[in-house]
Amino acid sequence: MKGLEMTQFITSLTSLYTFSFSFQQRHREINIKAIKSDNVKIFQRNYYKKSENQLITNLKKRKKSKQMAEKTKKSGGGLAGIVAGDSAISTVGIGMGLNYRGYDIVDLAKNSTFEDVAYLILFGKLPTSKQLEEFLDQIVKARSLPSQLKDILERIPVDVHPMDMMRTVSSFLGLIEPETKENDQYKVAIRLLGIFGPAMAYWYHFAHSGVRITEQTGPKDTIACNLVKLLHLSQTADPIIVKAVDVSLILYAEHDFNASTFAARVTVSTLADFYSGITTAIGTLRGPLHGGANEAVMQYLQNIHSIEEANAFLNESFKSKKLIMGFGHRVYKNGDPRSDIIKEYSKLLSEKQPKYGKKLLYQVSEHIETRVVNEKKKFPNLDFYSASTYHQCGVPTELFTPIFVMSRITGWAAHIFEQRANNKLIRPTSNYTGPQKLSFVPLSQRL
Ligand SMILES: CC(=O)SCCNC(=O)CCNC(=O)[C@H](O)C(C)(C)COP(=O)(O)OP(=O)(O)OC[C@H]1O[C@@H](n2cnc3c(N)ncnc32)[C@H](O)[C@@H]1OP(=O)(O)O
Ligand SMILES: O=C([O-])CC(=O)C(=O)O
Repeated sequence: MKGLEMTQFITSLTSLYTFSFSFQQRHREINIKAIKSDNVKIFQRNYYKKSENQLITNLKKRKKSKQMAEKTKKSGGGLAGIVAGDSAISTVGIGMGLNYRGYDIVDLAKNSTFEDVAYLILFGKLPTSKQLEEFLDQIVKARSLPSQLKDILERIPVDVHPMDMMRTVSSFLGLIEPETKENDQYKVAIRLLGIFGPAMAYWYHFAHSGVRITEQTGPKDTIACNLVKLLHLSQTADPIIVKAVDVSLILYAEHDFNASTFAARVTVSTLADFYSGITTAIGTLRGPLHGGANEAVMQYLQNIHSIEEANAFLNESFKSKKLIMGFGHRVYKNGDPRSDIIKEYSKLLSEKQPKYGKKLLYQVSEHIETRVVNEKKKFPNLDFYSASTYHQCGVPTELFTPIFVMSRITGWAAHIFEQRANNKLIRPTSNYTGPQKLSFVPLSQRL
């Protein structure tokens, strides 16, 4: 190639390269733009999709709460049938029966003790024998009544309802032994588990006869045994009575989102302290539609002295559509699985307990059960046969519901732990049914 041709060749090569470079550059820019605009599109698409999803979710939520409001309305209110949250503590499950942490209540009542079950409910698994022994030691220590609490108990009059005294015990202990980092929720739970029985017995005996009891009985006495000895002011306790009380404590220990437990969860969901949760729960348990029913059952049973009187009571109740305490249940519409278990003990005591056993009381109870089931299709709940069981254990009627507290402290505590472990403020919404758009009336113009 000649010099000129060479120069032309290099020039055209250069321009080709420049063209190709600028083409590639341009192409890259176009690509970047395309990618950018694609991203924008993707972003926009995702954004709209997200807001669309959000909208759908919100609409679904709104539809669900509307359905729930309608369901609540249809079911007659009271949040009947409404699932209010998750819990791994017990099932009052339709079709699954009642179980605590996966163990059937029938097996627990047959093979366990209340301390065993309390440990299971509080800590999620059955204890080893060493753990159970240590747990009982802690409970025995927790029985000791501080002098300030004794002072308070001595000032509570004899004619108050013992549930108000129990509520005060929880509240007052919260003053003198508050929940702190050191005195944590587990320690407080065990303290209350240990102290409720002795505090109740201390108040009861002092208020009725001025006797100051010693809260400790034996160093290995279970809660049931300690309670029976304290109530009867005796060094010994009938094993049948102790067993009946022990089984009743197992049956009363836990029952998912019942009113008192739910109340405790609501209270601690505001980050309130443990004692506030328990004090709330005791107040909620007190009413006769819930825990107070065991006492209410005994109040009518004690006025019935024959099958004829039982019939007269039932005829009158059916006629006037009166609630028959100890029957019906929010969840169990075909029978409470705990009722058959406690009924066995009521029967056993009526046959075998020489001092407190009453054959007629059991017969009358069974007669009432048969008629209410056959004629009203309402089944006995745990409170119905607990009444005749406690009565035949020599427990004063007004202490029936406080004994429920001694047991349910385990369920309440476990629910407080569970609520706190994954807390969210419990605050539902109401369906507003009041007046709207009223014009304000100044005070001077109001009629
Ligand atoms: C450990 C515990 O807390 S267990 C419960 C202890 N409570 C009692 O024993 C109190 C007596 N029982 C009752 O009041 C109720 O059965 C409750 C509160 C336990 C459950 O209430 P709900 O679920 O609202 O009852 P449910 O919807 O099944 O009632 C349907 C109907 O049966 C009636 N009914 C329910 N229980 C009874 C009863 N024990 N005696 C007479 N009628 C009853 C209701 O009044 C209602 O009648 P209505 O339709 O004419 O208004
Ligand atoms: O679950 C309920 O509503 C009441 C009850 O039986 C319990 O608390 O033991």
